Parts: sequence; C-alpha cells; structure tokens
Amino acid sequence: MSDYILAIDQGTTSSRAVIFSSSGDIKAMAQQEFSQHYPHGGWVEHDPDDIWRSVTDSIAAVFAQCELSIDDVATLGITNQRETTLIWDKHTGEAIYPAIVWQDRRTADICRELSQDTSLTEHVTNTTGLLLDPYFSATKIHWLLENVEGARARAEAGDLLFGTMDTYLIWRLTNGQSHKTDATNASRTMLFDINNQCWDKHLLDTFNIPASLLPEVCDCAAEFGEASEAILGKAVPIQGVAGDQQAALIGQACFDKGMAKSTYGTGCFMILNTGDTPLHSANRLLTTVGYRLGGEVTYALEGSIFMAGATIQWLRDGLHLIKNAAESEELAKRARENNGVFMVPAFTGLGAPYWDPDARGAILGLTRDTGISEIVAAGLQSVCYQTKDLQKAMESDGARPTTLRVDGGMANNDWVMGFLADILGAEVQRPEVTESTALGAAFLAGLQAGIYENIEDIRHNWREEQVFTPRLTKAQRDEAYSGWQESVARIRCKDYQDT
Ligand SMILES: Nc1ncnc2c1ncn2[C@@H]1O[C@H](COP(=O)(O)OP(=O)(O)O)[C@@H](O)[C@H]1O
Ligand SMILES: O=P(O)(O)OC[C@H](O)CO
Repeated sequence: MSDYILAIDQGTTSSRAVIFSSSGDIKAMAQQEFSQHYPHGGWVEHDPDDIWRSVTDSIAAVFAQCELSIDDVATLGITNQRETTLIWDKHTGEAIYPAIVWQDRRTADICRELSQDTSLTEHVTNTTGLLLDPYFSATKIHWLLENVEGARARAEAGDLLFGTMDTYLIWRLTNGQSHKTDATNASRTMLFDINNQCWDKHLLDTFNIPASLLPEVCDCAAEFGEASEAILGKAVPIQGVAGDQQAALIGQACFDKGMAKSTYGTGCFMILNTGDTPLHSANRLLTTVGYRLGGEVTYALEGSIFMAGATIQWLRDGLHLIKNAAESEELAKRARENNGVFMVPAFTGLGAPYWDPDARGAILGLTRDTGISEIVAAGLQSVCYQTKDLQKAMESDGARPTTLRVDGGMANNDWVMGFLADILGAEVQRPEVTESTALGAAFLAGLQAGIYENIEDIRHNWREEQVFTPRLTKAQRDEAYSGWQESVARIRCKDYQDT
C-alpha cells in the first residue's frame, strides 16, 4: 500500500516539498526560493505565480531526487507562511494585486487610527486573541478593497475570493474546486472568532469586508479537496492544513497543555499549548488556535521574535565577522565568559512582549578587550534572552512551559541550545527531524488518511535527538538575565516604555 505523505511547506522566502514515510522519516526534500518585492518602505509583496511555481517546481524536484513516485503518495499536507493576504477573481483565477506579506506595514496608520477606539481593540483581543496590528490579514484585505481599482464592486458582486497561502494553493491544486482554509490560518486573519470558531460579523463590518470573500474553515485534518491529476500526475487528497508555526507545534508532538515549541529560523516563534480554553495574555502575547481536530479546539499562546537567525545573517553579511552561520558556534566557544557584552537586535523594533516598533538595535558593554568572539556570542545569546522574555511573559500569564522543543536552522547550533537551557533554567529538547513544520502538515494529512489512528500514534513518531540541560546556578542565571533587561531598557523608545 502507498503510505508516503507529501508535505508542502510554503514559507516566506522559499517553498519546500518533503516526502515523509509513515514513521515520520524524511525520504526526500526539495526547496526553491522566490523573489521578495519591496515597492515602498515598509511594504513587502509576493507574486502569487512565483509562489505557485516554487511549489510545483519543488514537487517535481523532490520526486526527481528519490526512487519514489507520486503513485507512492497516499495524501498531501500543506503548511504555510501565515497572514499573507491574496485576493483573486474566482472566474479567471487572476490575482487582483500581489500577495501582501505578513511583514508589510502599509496599514499601520489605519491600525493606529482604529486603536483609538478602545471598545474595538477590546473586541479584537477578546474575539480573535490578537492585537490590532498590520501583521494580520484584516487590514490588508481592507486596503486591497479600498485601493485596487474596481475591487470593491467586484467583491460585492461576489466575484472575488480571499485566501492566505494555504487557501490559494488548495484552490489552484484543485483547479478552483475548493475554497477552504483551516482554523489555525483563520485565527490569524483578525476576522475569526476563536471562541465560537466562525467569522465575526462585527469585524467584517468594521473592515467593510463582504463575507462572500472568505473561505470555509475546516479542522486541521479534514477533506480540503483533491489535488488534480493534471498537476501532480495522480489525484491526491489534500487532508492536512495548518499555519507553519502551529504545524511545528504538531510536528513537535506538543499535544499536552504546558508543552511548547520554539522555531529558530529568520525570526523565532514560540508557541505554548494552553489546552481547551483560550488564555488571554496580560503581557501582549497572542492567543491563537493551536490546532482543531474533530471539532475540538486546542488553544495556544504565541510570542514572536523578529530577529533570530537574521541576527546571524547580519553578523555574516553586515559586519562580515563570520563566513557562514555555523562558524558562529566556534567563535562563541572562544568568547570570554561573563564578558558583559549584550546585543539587542532591535533592527526592526522589538516584538513580543514589548511590541516597540521604534526601538533600535545596540551592542552594549564594550571594553578594550571585546573582540569578534564576544560580539558573535552576544548576537547568539540575544536570541536566548528573547526566548527568556517570552518564557517569563508566559509564566506571568499563569502558563509555565513544562517542556520546550526546538527546531529551525539555528537549533542546529549546540552552543546556542546549551546557553538557552542555561538561561531558561529548563531542559531544551531537540528532535531528530528538525523540519517540524512540514512534519506537522504530514502528520495531519496522515491522521485524516487513516495512516495514524490518533494523536498518540503521532506522539510515538516524535524522536528526541539531544536534550540540553541547564548548567548555571540560579544566581548566575539571574545575573546574566538582569544584564539583558538593563540593556533592553536602555534602547526602548520612550513612547512605548510603559508597555
Ligand atoms: N549553526 C547555526 N548557528 C546559528 N544560526 C544558524 C545556524 N544555521 C542556520 N542558522 C540561521 O538559521 C536561519 C535559517 O533557518 P531556517 O529554519 O532555514 O529559516 P527560514 O525557514 O526562516 O528561512 C538563518 O537565518 C541562519 O542564519
Ligand atoms: O514563513 P516563516 O517561517 O518565516 O513564518 C512566517 C510566520 O508564519 C508569520 O506569522
């Protein structure tokens, strides 16, 4: 019987196709980058045709690399960059405008203006679990309908469809037969009521968005449609969908309340499973749908850090201190201990829990004997300190992470993972398969296809590669962390200091 699972991971800078065996081993993987477009300061766009090509090329490449063919594939899972917004014509399939990427800040003024209305900000937080911010899809859809010529009339006539990248790929893979999303992606639009699992009429009215634009919201393991034979060479059911950070939660088998995962790619996203009731944060963390299976919602708290691996890219490409990311590990090992150097990588402001868009980066504590090693080590440590900020915020919301599982490119750095365990004062678990995002999509598709009977089956397929345990005493940890806190306080923008 064919029981291989094909997962598509449609990310912000590249798309990947991965073939997994039913035990969660990677059989083959192919990746293709696509162009980023920055038409104005703060704007970020993707061409949907580039995205589509990167996906279909990756699928072709993954089969070219191994002895398997599409006939060996039982089911297809999709995971994707979240929030990125596209509107297209349902008759022609033509996009009315490029995709507006989650990082795009063009609607900052709209958000600032609407934020004056505290009843609206409270409604947003209580209903969607989010903050009124350009990050999410709602104001991007509003902008498209207001600014693309003829868009509003076409939307009102029912001719247009909205989707995040999962929805767009489902729609194209099924030749326009299916307009669906899953509850995790819906929960990032700022239009979805996470308590009642439906689109929220008040928010649709506020942003003046016709409901006909919106996809049907399904469980994460569900029948999303059949990917066409003309595209794949065989009709394959699409049976698993989740936004990439939630997919990583599933790929890391964080199925119990208290389990958390942190993905260290360009940025870092830490997600904590908070069980069956949404926990609203007093520390500006996001409340979101972790996953929805069989109609049952598991909620999560999420903290996002903008600069994780990107800090290492800056050390490489901006300062030319290292030739490649892996070299950072050797240099950091040579740094003097307790050297007092801190780097706050607020290149684009600070994310959770500060949400300070105007803070800017700094390296503090330099002395005559500070060298490249100390600066590189401080760059790596900044990612750990920021994770500590999130851990602290979660704890103060009454949700202490009991287990932390890590993945993403930077999780391969043993020195960073060791320091992370030290500064958190907690174990850090690294799995054998660090492609957790794609693995999560594969697990979901396998669940719906009957390859796995239940989530316990999935849990058994998660395998630990290494555990990092804390070596610092509490006093040493507190001292190091207070140095970080002082450094952050010195670079915060005074307008946001009270947040
Ligand atoms: N050994 C390493 N040490 C530190 N950072 C690393 C290491 N390997 C990769 N990275 C960082 O991880 C990032 C790539 O991780 P990846 O998960 O592929 O990111 P994304 O999916 O966001 O593109 C890069 O920013 C890179 O600088
Ligand atoms: O595509 P990534 O891995 O950068 O993830 C993007 C996030 O989903 C944005 O919320």
